[in-house]
Amino acid sequence: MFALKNITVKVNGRILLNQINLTADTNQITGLIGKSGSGKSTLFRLALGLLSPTEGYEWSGSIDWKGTPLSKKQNPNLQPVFQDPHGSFSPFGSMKDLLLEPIRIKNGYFLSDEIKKKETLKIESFCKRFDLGLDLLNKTKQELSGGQLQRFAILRSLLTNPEYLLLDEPVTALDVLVQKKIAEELKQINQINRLGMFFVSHDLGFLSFMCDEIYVLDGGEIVEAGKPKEILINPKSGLLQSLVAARNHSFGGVVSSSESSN
Ligand SMILES: Nc1ncnc2c1ncn2[C@@H]1O[C@H](COP(=O)(O)OP(=O)(O)OP(=O)(O)O)[C@@H](O)[C@H]1O
Repeated sequence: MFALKNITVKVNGRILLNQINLTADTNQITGLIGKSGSGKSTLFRLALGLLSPTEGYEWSGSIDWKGTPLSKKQNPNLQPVFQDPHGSFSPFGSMKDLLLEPIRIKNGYFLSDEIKKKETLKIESFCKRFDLGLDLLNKTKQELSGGQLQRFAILRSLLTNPEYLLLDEPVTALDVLVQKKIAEELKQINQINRLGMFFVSHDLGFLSFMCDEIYVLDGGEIVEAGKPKEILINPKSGLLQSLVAARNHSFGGVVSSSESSN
């Protein structure tokens, strides 16, 4: 289990997150939905150990990973994909070099021809799955669109064989058709490799397509949680009721496997 227990976050005395309790199965897909300013990114950064006291943040509670409390500074088991793909890549070097960088670091800054060949094949196979032309691998980040970069950010997170993925609004920058393709590929990766994922998003359609379980965050508090099918049919919180009423998204009309099977 990936669990947040009694998490309260304050910045300069103001409460941003209040008594958050959340439990995610490490093999499943869990979502956190909330409107802008509800505290989603704060919770995402907290889970990654990125809320620094030097920036005025103080927090209490604990984050457990498979029964063990995680350090407040670094959570190496959790592989992040950030909302801003431009900030995720260096402006120097080709995409292929940038994608190989974490593998290079993992191998003590040396890549044998054999490893390089193996990793390149892996990169190329993910490129095909994510609708990224192989010619893009030779381009720099400045030559790519936001949507292409976002897909490369997701691809890079998968290359390091992570134990768990944390993704903040991963498909927001993508057009509707690409969104659907990436969502389906990630779902397949979850089902085949049992790779657990935690999605933060404001898109109810995307989360109900992807997730086994959804938590609803409103004003820094969890106001509701459950399987998509259950909470969408009978939303209890005012926020989810209004989100369901306003449901207007790229997955409209599509019944997801989680919605249909949970
Ligand atoms: N360092 C800070 N100082 C003051 N307020 C902060 C700080 N960090 C976050 N906040 C406030 O906390 C609240 C939650 O912010 P957060 O970025 O987590 O929301 P969000 O749900 O991710 O929003 P969005 O969907 O727009 O990205 C906001 O009101 C924000 O202004």
